[in-house]
Amino acid sequence: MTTESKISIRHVHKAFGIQRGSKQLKAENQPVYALQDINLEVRQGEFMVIVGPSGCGKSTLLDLLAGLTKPGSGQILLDGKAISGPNLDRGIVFQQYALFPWKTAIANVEFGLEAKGVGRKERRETAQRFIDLVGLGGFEHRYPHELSGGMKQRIAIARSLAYDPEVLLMDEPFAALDAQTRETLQSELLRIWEATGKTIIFITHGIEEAVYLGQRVAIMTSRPGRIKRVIDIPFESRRSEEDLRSNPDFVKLRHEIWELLKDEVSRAQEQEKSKTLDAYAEGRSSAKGGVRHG
Ligand SMILES: Nc1ncnc2c1ncn2[C@@H]1O[C@H](COP(=O)(O)OP(=O)(O)OP(=O)(O)O)[C@@H](O)[C@H]1O
Repeated sequence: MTTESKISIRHVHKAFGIQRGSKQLKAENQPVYALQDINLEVRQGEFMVIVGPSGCGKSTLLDLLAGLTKPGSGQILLDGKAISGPNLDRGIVFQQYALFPWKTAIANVEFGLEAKGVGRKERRETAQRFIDLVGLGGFEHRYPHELSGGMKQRIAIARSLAYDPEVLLMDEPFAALDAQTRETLQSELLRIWEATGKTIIFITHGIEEAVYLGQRVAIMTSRPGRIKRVIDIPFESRRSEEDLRSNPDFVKLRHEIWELLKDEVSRAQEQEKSKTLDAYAEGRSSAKGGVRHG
């Protein structure tokens, strides 16, 4: 099993030192145990979704996979080799589009290719191919401010795919989009995944999004985040004409995941309450702990 794994997460723990901005509460000056003994094997070409309540460590896990931070203990292997830092073998798509506002769509997509040392002509051709793949042919010379949120996220996906990463890491990429755009991009992402065969690790709060996209869904506990259960989503094709979301099996799986998550969400909300003073002090929203049910 392990030899087939594209990514192996083995006994990963991660704690943070003193939490930022926490002056008032003594308890807040303790280390934050974000992840505890995370174990997960992701197969080559698999679409793996990770779902969990706010603050359970999903982004922390993604940062570790990206090589932006290191585990306190444990190992993360890509093709059997320990991840030692960020690398173009992993593409990342964040919730915020992170496009360069002064570059056109195509120049944004070309950016990673430049870093890889690809020549100008090939860069342009490859960028155009990926802009076409994400359905934005004709918009390549627009600037980010001339594009909708959904279009910007398509460009961000094209940019990540253009330098041909082994793995695509996606941290709530559609969370900032309206419901209709989100659904469109979900089915577009499945089409792109089928066309490219990439291994995808996708983080979300949304149970419906998780069931719709994932071949497997890993459910995390509240902090310290652990993998509570990994559920198989056995739909052959998610892009059939039939509305998968109203399929009784879909509804059943959504319910099953909610049953596993609801206690974790309550616990996360309790944890959030104890952080409320800090949240106000920093002017952040306190509406956390939630999982999008629909
Ligand atoms: N650099 C840091 N220093 C201190 N604590 C941190 C740091 N980064 C994250 N944390 C804490 O670690 C825990 C996990 O955070 P993380 O952002 O990974 O959760 P999450 O599941 O992605 O949350 P959300 O769904 O709200 O984005 C939280 O309690 C958070 O406050």
